[in-house]
Amino acid sequence: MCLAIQTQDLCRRFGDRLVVDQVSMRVPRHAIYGFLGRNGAGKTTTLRILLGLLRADGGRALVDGIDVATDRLAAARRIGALLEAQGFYVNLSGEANLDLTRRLLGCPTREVARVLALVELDAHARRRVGDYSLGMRQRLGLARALLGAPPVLVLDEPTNGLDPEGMADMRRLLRELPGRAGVTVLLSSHLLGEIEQVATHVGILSKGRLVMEGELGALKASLAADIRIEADDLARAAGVARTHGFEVDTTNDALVARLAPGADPRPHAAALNRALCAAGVAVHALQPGLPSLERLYSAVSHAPAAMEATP
Ligand SMILES: Nc1ncnc2c1ncn2[C@@H]1O[C@H](COP(=O)(O)OP(=O)(O)OP(=O)(O)O)[C@@H](O)[C@H]1O
Repeated sequence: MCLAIQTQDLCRRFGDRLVVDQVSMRVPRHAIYGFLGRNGAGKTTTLRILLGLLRADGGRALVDGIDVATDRLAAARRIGALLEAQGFYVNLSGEANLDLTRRLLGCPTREVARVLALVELDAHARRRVGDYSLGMRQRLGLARALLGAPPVLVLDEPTNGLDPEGMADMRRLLRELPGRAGVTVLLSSHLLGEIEQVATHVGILSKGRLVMEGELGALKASLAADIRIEADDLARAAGVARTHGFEVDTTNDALVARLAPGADPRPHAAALNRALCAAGVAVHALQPGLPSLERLYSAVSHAPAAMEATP
């Protein structure tokens, strides 16, 4: 199967620092792939290599099956990007701004209307970009990335700085893009909650290395749920939980009962609650914790980032 994006042992140095270290990523077609990592983990560098803006020092990067190093222009035609700097002419309309890029790309005139409709800006096409909200500008950036119908989109922090409503709009648009525009989306972000709501797949970079990758649902299913208990006497509560076959950890203010991967925490929480109450423990709170992207992320990215590890 031809992947939308594939890298093999991709490496990039800055001076003697290896900031992308043998990264082999696989982004299936029509995925929304959340690309995660701490500041300095190497995400932007990887994206810039994929976009043909930076040369790799080793390995390969393929976009829609095309090698970025050996066929840069053909690869560039298959990938659209929304990066941090938008660079719109604020005195021109959204439509006029898009038309400038359309001409550079040599696309037909109707492309502008197509992408404006995809990001739901058609009603505001003739307004000055200077009068757009930040959310509308981000959507215009997304429209520009969609010009020429590239099969792959790379978006760097697309919800950065947006208000909750703008974030919700962008999330919805992103979720719908693979179905409506037939694209694959590579989404770089620090916001785990945002990624969790839109991504079908994730890849996590730590110190330049890809430390986890896969389908988000399957990765989360591999994690165990737990139950967090607050009670008047944690030592006694721990004893009761152990007697009932739970493995427990105690923190300063709570007890955490660990469950086997795949176990539904709800019946276990009910059983534990009954046992604690029967033993006379006063339970103040009992909270089942479901596997989350945040827990996946913290399981693999505790190590300090490359930048911080280098003197
Ligand atoms: N042009 C450059 N010259 C030297 N070092 C660079 C250059 N670009 C990036 N770096 C360094 O490479 C490392 C990885 O940077 P990169 O921007 O790829 O990380 P990132 O994961 O995108 O971080 P952030 O989330 O903060 O954008 C950092 O230590 C950064 O300082």
